[in-house]
Amino acid sequence: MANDAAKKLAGEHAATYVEDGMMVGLGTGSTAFFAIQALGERVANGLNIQGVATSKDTEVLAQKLHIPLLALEDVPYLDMALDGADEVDEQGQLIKGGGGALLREKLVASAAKKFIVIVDASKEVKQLGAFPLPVEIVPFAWEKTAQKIADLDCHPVQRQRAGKPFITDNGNYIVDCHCEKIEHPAELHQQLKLLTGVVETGLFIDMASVCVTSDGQTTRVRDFA
Ligand SMILES: O=C(CO)[C@H](O)[C@H](O)COP(=O)(O)O
Repeated sequence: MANDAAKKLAGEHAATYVEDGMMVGLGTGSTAFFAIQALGERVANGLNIQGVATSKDTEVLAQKLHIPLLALEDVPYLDMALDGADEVDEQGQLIKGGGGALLREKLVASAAKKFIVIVDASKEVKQLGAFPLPVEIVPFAWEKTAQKIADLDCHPVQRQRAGKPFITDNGNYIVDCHCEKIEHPAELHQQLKLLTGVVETGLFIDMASVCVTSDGQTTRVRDFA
């Protein structure tokens, strides 16, 4: 993959923020993968951390790397969470959920004192919305919920995998909303959240503390806290 070098560099840089004794949220996706792998190497060399996984896939990866895992409900807070994103704008607002893990990712990031976002340079945008916004909805009467989302001019398309509805780790569906341009991300998030049937949106508003971006050669750190 063309962006793998950038994802690796950003992921490895993000992993250096983690200190001994921390409880760390472990993100989902191909960029978070590199951060988790770097953490696994540090754990093998004696780093003492405990992780909270944001998806079943990440749980399997962390177990393979011998990173001790906790359940989110068993910790009062997390020191830090590391995760990728699908888009990051200039204010640090995010679209997430391309991998379908947005609900757990948001729960984990909300519990963290510091949320480190890790992206390759292609994810930096002036305005959110070119990437279809994932919205997690309950399967019951999902078409009704999708219609209400469509009424907000959000153009939802049910996510499919192998010709069947994609099912999240929480047993829900995802609709990907082809907004093209999201002028007011916070307002859109609120409007969507008010719809019965919507579980969570992939808009992560005012959550990122730091964004680590790489183009494969260099790394840029932006502070949003
Ligand atoms: O939100 C996510 C998963 O739900 C991912 O963080 C996001 O889709 C970015 O993934 P990748 O690093 O593979 O491009």
